[in-house]
Amino acid sequence: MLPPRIPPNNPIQVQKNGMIHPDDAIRQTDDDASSSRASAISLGYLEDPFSKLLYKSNLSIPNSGISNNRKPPLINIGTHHRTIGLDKIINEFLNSGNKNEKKQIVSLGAGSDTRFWRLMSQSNSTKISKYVEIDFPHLTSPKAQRISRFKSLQFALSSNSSYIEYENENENSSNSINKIFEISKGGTKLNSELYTLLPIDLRTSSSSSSSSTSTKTTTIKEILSEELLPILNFNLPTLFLAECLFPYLNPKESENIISWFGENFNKCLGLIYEMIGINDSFGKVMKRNLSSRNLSLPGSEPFPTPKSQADRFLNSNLGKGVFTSSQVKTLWQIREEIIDQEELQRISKLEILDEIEELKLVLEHYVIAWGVKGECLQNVGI
Ligand SMILES: C[S@@+](CC[C@H](N)C(=O)[O-])C[C@H]1O[C@@H](n2cnc3c(N)ncnc32)[C@H](O)[C@@H]1O
Repeated sequence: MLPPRIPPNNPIQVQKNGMIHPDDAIRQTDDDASSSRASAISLGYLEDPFSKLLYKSNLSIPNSGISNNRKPPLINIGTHHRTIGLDKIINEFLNSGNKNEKKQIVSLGAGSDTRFWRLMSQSNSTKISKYVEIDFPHLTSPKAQRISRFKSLQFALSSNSSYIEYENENENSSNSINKIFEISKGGTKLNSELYTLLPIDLRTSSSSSSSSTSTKTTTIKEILSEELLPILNFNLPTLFLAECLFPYLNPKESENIISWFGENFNKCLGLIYEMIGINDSFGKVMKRNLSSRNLSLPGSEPFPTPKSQADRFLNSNLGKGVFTSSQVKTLWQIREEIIDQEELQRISKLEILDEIEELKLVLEHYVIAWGVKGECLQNVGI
C-alpha cells in the first residue's frame, strides 16, 4: 500500500474566488527559513538528520535528484551562526538551576523547525518536560502528518522512547508507536506527553458569539491562556522562542505576547531572533525585495537597533518586573565572541567567501535578543 501523500510544506491556498489568501506570503516565509537550513546542512555547515523528514522543498524536482536548495555563502554562514547562537542560549537555559529541575519551551511561529528533535537527541533532553510549537494551521497540518508518518520523529514524543534512525521511513508507523500521540482539530493539532503542536494565529482574532450575530474579540493573551496554561506548569522555568516571527505581527501584538509570558511564569526566558535596520540602505533593499513578494514587516519598524530589541523586554507597557534584565548580540558579535575559532576555521573551508566586509554588514543586521525573569539563565559565555 502506498503511504499517505504528504503535501509540500506550506501549500499556497487558492480560495474559491480564485484569489490567493492574503496570509500566504507570510506562511511562505517558512520555506525561506527551512530551505536556508537545508542548504546549510547539505553543504556541511550544520548537522541535522531531521530536516529532510520535516521539510520538503517546493523547489525540488521530484525523482530527478535536482534540488534548487543551494544558497549563497552569506546566507549559509548566517544560518550557521544563528543556529549556533540560539542553540547556545537554549542549552544554557536547559543546564541552568537545579540539576533535576524540568524546563518548558514554547516555539512561536515554529514552521518546519527541527530544533525540538535536535534537542531530544542530545544528552540534556531529559530536562525538557514539554515543548510546544505554534503556527498557522496551514503549517501545523503538514508537520503533524510528517510526525505521524516518520518513526524517526516519534522517538521524541514520549519519555519512554529513544532515538533510532529507521532505514525504511516510507513504512507506515507501527500501532504501538502510534499510541504515544493523538491528532485532532482536523489534523492540525498533535498532542503527546513531551510535545504539542498547536494551530494558532498569533494575531488578535475575532470570533462570532454563538448566541447572537455580535462579534466577540478574543485577545492573544486569552488565546494563549486557554491553549497553553492547561499544558504548561507556571512554576517551571519556561523559554519562549520567537525566531523570525515578530516582524510579521504588529508591535502591540508582539508586546502582548512578551508580556503574557512574563506575567504567567515565575521564571521565564524570552528569546528573539530577527532582522534590524529596516530603514537603512541595506534594510531598504530587503524591504523592497519583500514587498515584491507581497510581504511587509510591520513589526520591524519600531526596533531598528540592537538596543531597541533588548529594550522591548523592559518596556514599561509590559508592567513592572515582567522581565528584569535583557541582552542582545548581533550575529557578527555571535561570530566574534561565541563561536569557537576551530568551528570558524572548519566552516571557512566549506565555501569561498569573497568579502568579509560584506559578511559583517549582513551579520550586523540580525540580532539575538533575550529577556530574563527570575533565575533561569546563568551564563551565556559572553
Ligand atoms: C520565517 S518563518 C520562521 C520559522 C521558524 N521559526 C524558523 O526560524 O525556522 C516565520 C514563521 O512564522 C509563522 N507566522 C507568521 N505569522 C504568524 C501568525 N500570525 N500566527 C502564527 N504563526 C505565524 C509563519 O507561518 C512561519 O512559519
